[in-house]
Amino acid sequence: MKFGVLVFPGSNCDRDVAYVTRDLLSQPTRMVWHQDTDISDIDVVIIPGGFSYGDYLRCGAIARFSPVMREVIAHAQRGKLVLGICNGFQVLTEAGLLPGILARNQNLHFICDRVPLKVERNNLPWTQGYTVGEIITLPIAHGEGRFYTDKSTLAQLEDNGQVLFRYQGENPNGSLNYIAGICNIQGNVLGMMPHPERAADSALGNSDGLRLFKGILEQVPALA
Ligand SMILES: NC(=O)CC[C@H](N)C(=O)O
Repeated sequence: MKFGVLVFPGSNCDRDVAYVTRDLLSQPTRMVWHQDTDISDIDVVIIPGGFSYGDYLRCGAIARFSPVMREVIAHAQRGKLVLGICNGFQVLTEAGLLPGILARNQNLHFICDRVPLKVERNNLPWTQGYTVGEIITLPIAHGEGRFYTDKSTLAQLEDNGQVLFRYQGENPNGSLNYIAGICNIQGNVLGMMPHPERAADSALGNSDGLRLFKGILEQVPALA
């Protein structure tokens, strides 16, 4: 399975993601510069974390105009997999591939921590390596991670089972309903604030994130 890791000016988790897909999982992986307009060779697009365009305007607000994003939208519309991690999640909401916004953290501070998360659903490629209700631990590192949306969209997200990860115990950033990660209604696009790629190598003491990437490689369950 070939992974494409997008690189914007200011991305800083691109190599960490490639380390997981290429070095830990032995999958072909291409770094995709944001001006690239042909991603037809890619199976799974990953939009990594970082500070694309220095977070000017709003996190992800400028990156979503990069030429590659037209191709990412088409890729998603064909039902192919797209994962946005942290800044990548912000880019996906700005691009309209996922609903809602990521607003400034409630305490107005940049938060860098390791947090418990509850896995809400496991019948999608992203979470099939976990059990439903399992509590995992992943790192977070963001200034704008407070998931927010209008009431009816929030109700739809909950009713459709689009919330895949929820903060457990404390709500680190004030996200509505403790939301840490959501997918689109079809399930092929996932955005999450926590960083699975930073918890993928047992040398770092936690490999809860590796199971997410391994899940992608498994036989993909039928998407809605
Ligand atoms: N780690 C990240 O991707 C950070 C995302 C973004 N720059 C923020 O601070 O919210």
